[in-house]
Amino acid sequence: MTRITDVRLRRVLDSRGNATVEADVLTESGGFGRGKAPSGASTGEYEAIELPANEAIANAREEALPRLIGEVHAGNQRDVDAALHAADGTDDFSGIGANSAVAISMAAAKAGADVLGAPLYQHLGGTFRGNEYPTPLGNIIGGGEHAADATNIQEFLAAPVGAPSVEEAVFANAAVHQEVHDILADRDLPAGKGDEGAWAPSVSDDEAFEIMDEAVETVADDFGFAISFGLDVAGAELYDADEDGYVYDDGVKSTQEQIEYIAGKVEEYDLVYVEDPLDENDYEAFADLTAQVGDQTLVCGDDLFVTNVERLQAGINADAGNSILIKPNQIGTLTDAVDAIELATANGYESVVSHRSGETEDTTIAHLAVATDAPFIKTGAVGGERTAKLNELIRIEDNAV
Ligand SMILES: O=C(O)[C@@H](CO)OP(=O)(O)O
Ligand SMILES: [Mg+2]
Repeated sequence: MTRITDVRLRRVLDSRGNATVEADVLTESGGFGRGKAPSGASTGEYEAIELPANEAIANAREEALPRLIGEVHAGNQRDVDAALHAADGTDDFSGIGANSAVAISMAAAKAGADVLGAPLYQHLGGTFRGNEYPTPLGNIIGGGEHAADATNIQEFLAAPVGAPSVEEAVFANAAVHQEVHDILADRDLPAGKGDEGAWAPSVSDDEAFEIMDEAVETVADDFGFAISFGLDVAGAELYDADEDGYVYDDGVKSTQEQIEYIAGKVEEYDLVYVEDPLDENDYEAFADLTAQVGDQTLVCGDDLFVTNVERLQAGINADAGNSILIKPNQIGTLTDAVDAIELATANGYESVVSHRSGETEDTTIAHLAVATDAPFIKTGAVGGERTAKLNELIRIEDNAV
């Protein structure tokens, strides 16, 4: 029933206005699924390779389609993704492009769910999964590679940890976003938005910490539940090997100083989440910081692990971090992403399913987070391509998908 009968690929726009890959998968019994690849700006050195959309489409048409059409069942995700790997023939998807691979992988999953008549999260997670909902981490203030002339730290993320439902959590994050707008206006600080819809004011990181702290407290009082916050430092973007340190507007921090700086902020602001606090090659520094603050906060590897089981295993062996960011396009297929989540879970690491800074209206990651019982999802706070996922989570919780 789910045998693939056609795969159609096209170029569509992403949220930055760049071309990305959209895939349609059709099956024998009329099943249909559509997936779109997101795209990163602060990409990790070890990520799977995204090709220019045209090239990725041409290569996938030539290499992948003959291995999929008539050959593989969309309902069997591992077969679909194995065919994509075989068609690619490299270990980083530089053959057909991780953008073609992930779009097809997600489209096939949706086609499989369509034939079954089941919601995608249930198809991916099985009938016994999907009763836990992730807490959304909402990007409120940001800079780094996502906005010019703003904070050095890439993302200040609201974390409504006390919310009684996904719906309340999503609205709380939007309220924090609005509250920060009001605080900025009171301080006469004009601010545009960065790539993910976070405010990108020209303030120091210290001022951003203060503003976040004030905003989450105000909204927590209004909503009546706890709201904390966290960071994506995107440490690899700050680290400069020539300087042998982390380059901030106000000076360079050595690795040891960076560890102390982040540990200090975890204490001062009770941060519940710190992503990529250190460089993507420095397992040892991750391990040092995790030993210091790992019992009070999630120390999450994004560019460090790149959703890759080998890099995660190296982290587990070194006690580096206690959490992994999961981005399907970083590794190329849903199978690889789920393998990373399962390895993480088996070793006591928490999974945080994530969007990219360049996004589309695709909602697969909302389903993946619910399917795998991920405790957190990072998918912005406002903006159409972000609310696509947040609203889908509300629908999943409401049994309306
Ligand atoms: O660093 C990150 O975690 C992501 C998403 O927020 O950014 P990008 O997609 O640019 O890598
Ligand atoms: Mg990151």
